[in-house]
Amino acid sequence: MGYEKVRSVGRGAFGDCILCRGRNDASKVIVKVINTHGMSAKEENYMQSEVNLLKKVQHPLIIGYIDYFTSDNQLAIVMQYAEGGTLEKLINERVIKESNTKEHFPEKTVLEYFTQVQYFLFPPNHLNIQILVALDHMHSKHIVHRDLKPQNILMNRKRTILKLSDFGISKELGTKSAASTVIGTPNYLSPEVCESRPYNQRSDMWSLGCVLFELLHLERAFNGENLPAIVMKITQGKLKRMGDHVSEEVKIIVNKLLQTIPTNRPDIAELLVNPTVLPYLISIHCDLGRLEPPSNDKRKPSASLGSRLRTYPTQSTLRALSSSSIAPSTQNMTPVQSSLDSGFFAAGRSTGFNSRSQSRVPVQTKYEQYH
Ligand SMILES: Nc1ncnc2c1ncn2[C@@H]1O[C@H](COP(=O)(O)OP(=O)(O)OP(=O)(O)O)[C@@H](O)[C@H]1O
Repeated sequence: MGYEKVRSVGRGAFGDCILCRGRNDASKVIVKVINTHGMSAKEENYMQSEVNLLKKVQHPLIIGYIDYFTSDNQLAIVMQYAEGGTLEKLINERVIKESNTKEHFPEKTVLEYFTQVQYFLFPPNHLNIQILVALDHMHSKHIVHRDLKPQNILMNRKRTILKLSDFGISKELGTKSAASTVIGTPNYLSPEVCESRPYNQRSDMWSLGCVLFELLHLERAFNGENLPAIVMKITQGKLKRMGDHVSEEVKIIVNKLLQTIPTNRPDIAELLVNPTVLPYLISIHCDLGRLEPPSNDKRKPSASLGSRLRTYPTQSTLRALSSSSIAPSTQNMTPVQSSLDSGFFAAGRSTGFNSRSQSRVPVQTKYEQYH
């Protein structure tokens, strides 16, 4: 393998994440080493074909897969390095432990992050044909992320851009690998997933609500001493009281996302045209076109991606979105001045594992068949 180990940056349910440097060009990448012991040859091949597919997904808001290698009972996936660490670490840093005080993010920053999370979970179909093909393929195989949590949301060095990791493989790992008996964080699971009921995109909306709550309050929406206590709170929808620093509009969004009955939650189309959220979405459309490709991306940059994004008319986006019956008038809306910028993954350091208590639950309960 053309990489040498720099240091370990974290450990997940499926294996270790190691920061490596290219032997020839010193570019930094993350190598995620997954134990495939217990997988059949067919399952291993399937995993590899999924990684091959994910290599083709190029999106400024999704951690790109670069390559993979196999050796005895191990699959090593090489992916882009997110130098800013995880969103979880960023949240933890705002909690001043000594004085037990919290330095809340400005609501504008929260909404910027939140809109990025929505955007990469449900990218508008017209954005990039290459992604469209890959995502369509993934969705047709019923592979969606479904493990949204601050640990899976990584950041660039300047911590202005969020990137979703673990897209696609988590479901396969969750059901197929020997690691499926290993554990994951239950706090972001929807009531239906906790109760092993059918799972759909509205369950991702729940997790999105948990992330939004946590960004606003710097604490988890549903927490408890142990697993049963957490699950009880989730299934009963016992949400903590929201702080006075949160605006009424944003409180309404959080409450809608965290409805225990899935059909009572907004779907993504509804959320994206919410008058509080829409201006941030417009900014993302404008800003993504200005992003540079990651410097450590070994793949050939898609020549057309940048130009397509740059020239994409925001008005068509608005037209597409406003076809929804609840679309608000966009005439008086201006894009929010955004802090998105380039400087992707250029230097800096990554994080280790999070400092807060990790309540863990068997992974297979997290991954239900997508309906
Ligand atoms: N691309 C990356 N760039 C920088 N750090 C990363 C990257 N991928 C993972 N890490 C670090 O490694 C840690 C472990 O990541 P991993 O994806 O294996 O597990 P997880 O998402 O934290 O948990 P789980 O396995 O339960 O989903 C992360 O919390 C993060 O700190």
